[in-house]
Amino acid sequence: MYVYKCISIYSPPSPSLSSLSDHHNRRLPCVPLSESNPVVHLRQTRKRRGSFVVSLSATMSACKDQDPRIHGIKTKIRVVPNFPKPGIMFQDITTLLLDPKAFKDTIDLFVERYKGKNISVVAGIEARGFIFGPPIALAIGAKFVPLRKPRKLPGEVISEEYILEYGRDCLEMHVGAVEPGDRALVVDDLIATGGTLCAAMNLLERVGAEVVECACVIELPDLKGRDRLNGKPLYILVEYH
Ligand SMILES: O=P(O)(O)OC[C@H]1O[C@H](OP(=O)(O)OP(=O)(O)O)[C@H](O)[C@@H]1O
Ligand SMILES: Nc1ncnc2[nH]cnc12
Repeated sequence: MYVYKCISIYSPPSPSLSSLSDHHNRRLPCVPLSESNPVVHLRQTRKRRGSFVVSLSATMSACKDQDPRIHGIKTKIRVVPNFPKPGIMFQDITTLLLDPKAFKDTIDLFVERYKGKNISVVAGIEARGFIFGPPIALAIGAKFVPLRKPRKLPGEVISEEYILEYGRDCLEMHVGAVEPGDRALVVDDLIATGGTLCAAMNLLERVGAEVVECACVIELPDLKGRDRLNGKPLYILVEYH
């Protein structure tokens, strides 16, 4: 498994302390920006809603056998502080999509892992799982099934609620799209607390599919989302601490 380690730091106006939160406003550990942490280089690129968009170029503590494509992927993911709410460090994959090589490398890495594994369905989670899931499904010869937010699918659905830090959300899947015995891969852009992937796996297992693995481009390991996957394997390309 290729795991890419990186330290992501947002330096607020005071450069002495750095703060990091996830999308749902959960605070991640602070990392001091100092001489003793020389691997992090911050570059202020432009102002946005009273905060700074910071281009993060962190030296990677990469595994020796890491695939060289991972580095290119990592550098194309933009981190946007304070989006969509103050304190959130948003991992923006739209900048990865602007680079055809990095986008293709991302898809290729997943395809190389799942080709020949007899996966019959790729389940993509709204919204960003719809970007990565379909090309993987086409390349490995599997059907693609969208798992959508409530009231978006026109046919009969089954639903699975899940808990976010502030409130609840829900995923739905068309009845009949996945059948007993299907071997499923769940695809999303990012795992934070793991609630979304957990709900997706529940939907698939309720209709008798076997979830083979979950695959995400990015993991926020400090939020321990893996612990909510009931031991199901998770494959990721890039970690943000
Ligand atoms: O591991 P979790 O804590 O459940 O969070 C991960 C989810 O959060 C993001 O989606 P979001 O909820 O922002 O929905 P969106 O893609 O429709 O904007 C992301 O794309 C994952 O689906
Ligand atoms: N920090 C983050 N960036 C993008 N999507 C997210 N989903 C949950 N946390 C997120």
